[in-house]
This record gives sequence, structure tokens and C-alpha cells, in this order.
Amino acid sequence: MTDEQEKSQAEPVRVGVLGARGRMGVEVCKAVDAAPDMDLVAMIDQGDWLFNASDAGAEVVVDFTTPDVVMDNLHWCIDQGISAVVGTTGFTEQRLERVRGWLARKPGVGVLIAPNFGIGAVLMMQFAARAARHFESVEIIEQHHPRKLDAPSGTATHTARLIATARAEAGLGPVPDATKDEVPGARGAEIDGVRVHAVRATGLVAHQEVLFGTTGETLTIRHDSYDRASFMPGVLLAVRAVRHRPGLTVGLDALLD
Ligand SMILES: NC(=O)C1=CN([C@@H]2O[C@H](COP(=O)(O)OP(=O)(O)OC[C@H]3O[C@@H](n4cnc5c(N)ncnc54)[C@H](O)[C@@H]3O)[C@@H](O)[C@H]2O)C=CC1
Ligand SMILES: O=C(O)C1=N[C@H](C(=O)O)C[C@H](O)C1
Repeated sequence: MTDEQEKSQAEPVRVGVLGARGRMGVEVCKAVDAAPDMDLVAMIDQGDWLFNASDAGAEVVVDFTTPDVVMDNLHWCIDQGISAVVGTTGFTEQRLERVRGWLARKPGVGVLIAPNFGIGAVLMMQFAARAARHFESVEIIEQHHPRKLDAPSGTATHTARLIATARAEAGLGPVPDATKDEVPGARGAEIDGVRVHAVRATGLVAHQEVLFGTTGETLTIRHDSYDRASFMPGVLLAVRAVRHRPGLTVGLDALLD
């Protein structure tokens, strides 16, 4: 263990939260505040000065903001030498590549970006990726609260990509579908050849079903977050780990093994 790692195990991690007044930000501030090995040193929302985080000595910043501001936030954190845990959606492969480029100039900094911090959701995605090669049909149905700004969800997009990769590796062709879309959108969006349907309804938090089909049988893999507290064990796990993982980590999977 390096001197730096020994020191960081003894002293609380100094954490700043971006998007602190949002639905997730409020929950993250509560969880960090309650964690004995963390100090909540900065709570920043729209209109606040980002330098409040560096002035307060934040070692890790947690970002739950919006896809249109997260790249600027992340660039700033990396420039300041602050590691980051990011739950905000909108990360395309091009965006991830830009983050890798910024990190290449700051070798000690770690960034962990996860489409979903729910442990059950991570397992749901892993199970879906595992099942994918055994079924000729697959569709994803994600369901969220109606104040969510983006569709489809980051989780659904990530799941579709995992499934598409597994199908390609198994040599499966396109999902069979003779239906003509009489009304545009009736068959949902298509991500890497996988149909994704986004449902929005009051009362929901974050839910996803992956429906697989083959001759004579279907398999449904479903995950439900009923409360944003469900994301907090994953967020805290990432905060504890991120400074010891220089470079970019995508997803929580590596931390659960
Ligand atoms: N990875 C995961 O496990 C999860 C990811 N999310 C994602 O996290 C993001 C936030 O979700 P919610 O909290 O529901 O949204 P929200 O709309 O309640 O919160 C976003 C907050 O960010 C603030 N904000 C906007 N621009 C900012 C800036 N430049 N600097 C600092 N703060 C700024 C807003 O004022 C707002 O308070 C979304 O992209 C959502 O999809 C949500 C839940 C779980
Ligand atoms: O906005 C949300 O609420 C959520 N966003 C993430 C996503 O888009 O996948 C994670 C979770 O589904 C909740």
C-alpha cells in the first residue's frame, strides 16, 4: 500500500456534491453526511461557483446534474486534480473518449461513470448480457418518473449495447420483426438493433424489464428501484474506490467482483 493510500484510509474522504439540490443530489448529501469515513465539504448546484469544491479541499466530487453540463463539470474536476464519481446520464462512446483524453494529462486522477448505481440494476444488466446469446428475440422496457429529462434511460441504452455485443459475439443475426410501424414510435427506439420502450408515470422511480424470447419460452429479467436510497450503497462504494483507480472506470461491475 502506498503512503497516500494509507493516509486516505485513516482520514475521512473529503467529498463535494454537484447537483446537490436535485433528487439524487439531496440523497447523496444525506448518505455522505452519514458515512463515518466521509466529510461532506461542498454542496453545489446550478448558479453556484464550482471553485467552492476545490476551495473546500474536495478530494472526490459526485456529479448528479444534467447531460448538458456534466462534461464541463468533469473537465473542471480533472483539471483541478479532483477524482469524480458520475451518475449523470448522456455518456456516448465519443464522450467517454474525450474523458480518457483529459485523464491522460492527469495520471493520478480517477473517474468512475456508472449508468446505474443500484446493485440490483448492475446484476440485472449482467444477467441480461449473459442471457442474450440464448434468445433470438429481445426488447427492453424502461419505466421512470415523469420528471426524468432523458429517454431512453442511460441504463436502457447501456443494457442494449451489452446485449448487442453479446449477440454479435454469438453470431446472432437481427432480432426477427416483420411488423410495419403504422404510427411512428409504436415499436420504440432502436439502439444497436435492440428495441427500447420508455414509459413515464407518476409513482414510478426507476424500473427496467428485459424480455427475451425463443421457441416456446420467454425470460423476463426485471429490476425495480422504489426509492433513491437504493443507489446510495453503490455511490458510497465508488467514492471510497475512485481515488485508487486512476483513469476511467465505466460501470460499477469491477467494484463488485
Ligand atoms: N447512475 C445512476 O444510478 C442514476 C443516475 N441518475 C441520473 O442523474 C441525473 C440527475 O438526476 P436527478 O437528480 O433525478 O435530476 P434533478 O433534475 O432532480 O437534479 C439535477 C440537479 O442538477 C442541478 N444542476 C444543473 N446544472 C448544474 C450545474 N452546472 N452545476 C451544478 N448543479 C447543476 C439542477 O439544478 C438540479 O438540482 C440524471 O441524468 C439522471 O438520469 C439518476 C438516478 C440514478
Ligand atoms: O433519472 C433517473 O431517475 C434515473 N436515471 C438513470 C438512467 O437514466 O438510467 C438511472 C436510473 O434509471 C434512474
